[in-house]
Amino acid sequence: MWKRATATLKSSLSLHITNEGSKYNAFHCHRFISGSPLHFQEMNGICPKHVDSVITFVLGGPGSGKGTQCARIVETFGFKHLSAGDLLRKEVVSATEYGTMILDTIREGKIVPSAVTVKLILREMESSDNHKFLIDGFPRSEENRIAFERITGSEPDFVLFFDCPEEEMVKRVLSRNQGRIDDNIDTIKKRLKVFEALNLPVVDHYERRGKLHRINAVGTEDEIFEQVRPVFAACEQTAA
Ligand SMILES: Nc1ncnc2c1ncn2[C@@H]1O[C@H](COP(=O)(O)OP(=O)(O)OP(=O)(O)O)[C@@H](O)[C@H]1O
Ligand SMILES: O=c1ccn([C@@H]2O[C@H](COP(=O)(O)O)[C@@H](O)[C@H]2O)c(=O)[nH]1
Ligand SMILES: [Mg+2]
Repeated sequence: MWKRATATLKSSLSLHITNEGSKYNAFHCHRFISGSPLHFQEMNGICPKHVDSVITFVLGGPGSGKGTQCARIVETFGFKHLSAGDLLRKEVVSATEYGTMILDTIREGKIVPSAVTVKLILREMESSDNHKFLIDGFPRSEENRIAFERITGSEPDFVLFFDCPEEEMVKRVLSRNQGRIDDNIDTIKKRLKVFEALNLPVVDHYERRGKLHRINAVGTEDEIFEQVRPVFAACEQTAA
């Protein structure tokens, strides 16, 4: 039985939305996602059924292997995998009101406003009966992290960081072949810069909080999973 650290800081919401240098701002976001209203007043906490859920953030640069390892964790430990990038791409494909803004942001390798991404993540969590979540590729910045923690009133139980050299990440992304609009050398360079400037401070934050598990992301998928497995096995035991 898994048990999540109790939610901590419930707070009333006054979200400051920025888009890390993009032309999109709060005005563009304070509207609707997938046809339902996005009222910040409603985003005032994690839904009651998930207060005791396990939340794991999965971080790492583009192509470091987050999605690949998440699939293994799902298979072995029964987590629900929520890839923030996949949720955003779904909005693009569904051509929702945010679709164009998200597409432009992804194409530029920038970061979608926190309010949008957090809302999509929470919606998926709410519609799931699972109580163990892998949130892959989020938070992308300190601003994302603070927004998530403020809105949900909780912190992740632990954080995986796939540590991978740039050359290896570039090689993997360029041979991924999934038709992603951002898998080209120009966008990869931008994503790597954003990763270093905005994502690494999040990694540092969780390291200071004692929540970070650094995984050497070089090696075969099996070798990497053998580093990941004990992290989840230990948590499963602790909670038993
Ligand atoms: N250990 C590995 N060795 C070699 N290739 C790998 C390894 N792990 C994953 N890959 C391949 O690298 C590519 C990127 O992997 P994956 O999609 O899991 O990365 P990611 O971290 O989710 O990337 P992004 O942040 O861009 O979504 C995929 O084609 C995947 O098959
Ligand atoms: O929290 C997030 C996650 C992703 N993005 C944007 O999507 C792309 C692709 O994300 P992947 O995790 O690599 O699938 C990313 O470069 C960002 O532009 C985001 O804005 N916020
Ligand atoms: Mg991925």
